[in-house]
Amino acid sequence: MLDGKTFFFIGAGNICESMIKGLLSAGIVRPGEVRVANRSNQDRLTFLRNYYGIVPVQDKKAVASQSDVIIFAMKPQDVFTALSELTGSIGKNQLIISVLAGVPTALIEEGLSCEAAVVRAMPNTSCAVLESATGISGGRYATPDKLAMAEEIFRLMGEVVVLEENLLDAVTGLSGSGPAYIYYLVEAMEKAGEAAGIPRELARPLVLKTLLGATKMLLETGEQPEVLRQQVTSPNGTTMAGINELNKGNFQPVIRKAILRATQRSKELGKVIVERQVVTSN
Ligand SMILES: NC(=O)C1=CN([C@@H]2O[C@H](COP(=O)(O)OP(=O)(O)OC[C@H]3O[C@@H](n4cnc5c(N)ncnc54)[C@H](O)[C@@H]3O)[C@@H](O)[C@H]2O)C=CC1
Ligand SMILES: O=C(O)[C@@H]1CCC=N1
Repeated sequence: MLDGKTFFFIGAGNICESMIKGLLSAGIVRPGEVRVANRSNQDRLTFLRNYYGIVPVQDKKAVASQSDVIIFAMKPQDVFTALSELTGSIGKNQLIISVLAGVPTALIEEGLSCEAAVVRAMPNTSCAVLESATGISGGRYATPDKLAMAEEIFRLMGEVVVLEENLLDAVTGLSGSGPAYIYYLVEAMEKAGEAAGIPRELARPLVLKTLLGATKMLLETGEQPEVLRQQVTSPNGTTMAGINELNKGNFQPVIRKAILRATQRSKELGKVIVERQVVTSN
């Protein structure tokens, strides 16, 4: 389905690079089949060309009209400029993937005004190591084959779930932003290890292996996290003492608040963008 397909990234930032790494390491595309445009930072394009062999793009319209998969990877607030730059250059036979937080497919469909097959996706930067958690949802004109193509692209870069678009803000808050929560936890555990006397260079492998081991236990045993947690928690032992401190700090309510707030932020981003579209179209 993807053999020989050409990819055009509009936006050359963090998620773009993560996806380029993933696409290339999964063998989905060859470097010469990956085109990338940026707003103005040409040094960034030069770096991506020199490091990955991708093709930097200046003429977005021309390249968009010739690309099979066009990936919107700019910030949500920059979507209007990108849409205006592409007017008239995209047709129904192309797949448009938008990874923009909060931005509804309907807005992109209206901006392209060609019944474009738009799939909204929320991956994360773990695309780079083919371990992304991605949610996707097809827009009004996304035919089953186009949705299947988007699903295959993200399945080759990790786990993908197809769901209703109204859940993508929650996916953004949960797994789109999710890696950052984990990195934040690792930072805290390493610092705590240091406070307990473990040098940082030794704390790092201990923390990462603990994380990886717990993930593999969840994946390979199929047990509920509560069950696995109880297996670690000896009565009146060290783990219970630690969990009690986490409970004093409202650990689970705070995690819930963080994910629901990030979800709300995604909704806010989308609302602002849609309101701008209404204003500019009147
Ligand atoms: N960073 C992440 O982990 C994830 C980000 N996203 C979404 O991806 C989008 C980009 O996020 P990041 O990569 O983190 O941002 P970033 O700021 O690193 O990259 C955005 C890039 O888009 C470029 N750009 C802006 N307007 C443009 C235009 N009209 N034409 C071409 N390029 C243009 C900017 O110059 C910049 O290089 C956002 O909408 C974000 O919500 C989605 C999933 C994960
Ligand atoms: O922080 C953000 O807005 C983007 C969307 C999901 C991850 N990063």
